[in-house]
Amino acid sequence: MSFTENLRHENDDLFQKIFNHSFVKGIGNGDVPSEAVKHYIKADFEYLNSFIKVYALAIVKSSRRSDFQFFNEQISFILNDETHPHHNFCQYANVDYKSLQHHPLPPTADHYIKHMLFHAQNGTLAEIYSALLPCPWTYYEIALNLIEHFNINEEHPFYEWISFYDRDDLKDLILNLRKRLDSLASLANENEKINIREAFRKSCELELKFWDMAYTCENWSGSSEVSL
Ligand SMILES: Cc1ncc(CO)c(N)n1
Repeated sequence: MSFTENLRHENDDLFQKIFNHSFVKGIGNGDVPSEAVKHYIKADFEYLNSFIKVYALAIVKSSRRSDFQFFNEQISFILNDETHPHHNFCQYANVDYKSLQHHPLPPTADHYIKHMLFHAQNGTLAEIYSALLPCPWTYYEIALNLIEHFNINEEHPFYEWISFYDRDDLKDLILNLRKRLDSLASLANENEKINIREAFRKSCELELKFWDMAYTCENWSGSSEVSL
């Protein structure tokens, strides 16, 4: 089993919990409370902004043009393409996308971006790959899972969202990230391997909690005026 196959295997409990989460199943059923959808987009818009910064920090830790190219493409993907699933959610919740941008992050999303930025700033390139890999990997598998268990056709309210994440270039991205991580992990010492596995597991855990945060409209207990 490759290093990343093993990561997927040892975190299968969290992947299954994600597939069974009420928000995710609600996407399959075409029925999620609008407030939860809005809460999700507010947090995810800012989450993806931080994801861009993680890629930027990965560029700082890289030295090959091919790596610069790779991260640059991923940044463009977030900026230009990953707005589509948000637009689908906005249409469903009947809300203007702009009104959901630049909101302070709820605690779980705040935790998640700080976890990724921590590894991006303090960790090796392998640690960065493993902290960010659950993001595309869980979404790709969510889409596969929904297609397998629900009747998804063009009339489905989340058809655009599901087909966006069920795409070959996302599968290629995951394979590419895995190949890079497998090769770096083969050179890592035991200590670094522990950090890599921990970064991956925490990101899976925070992916699960992110759905929960949106579903329960999680917020800070105190003032909501905390700025970004
Ligand atoms: C929290 C989160 N994880 C993964 C993705 C997929 O890119 C996303 N948009 N948001």
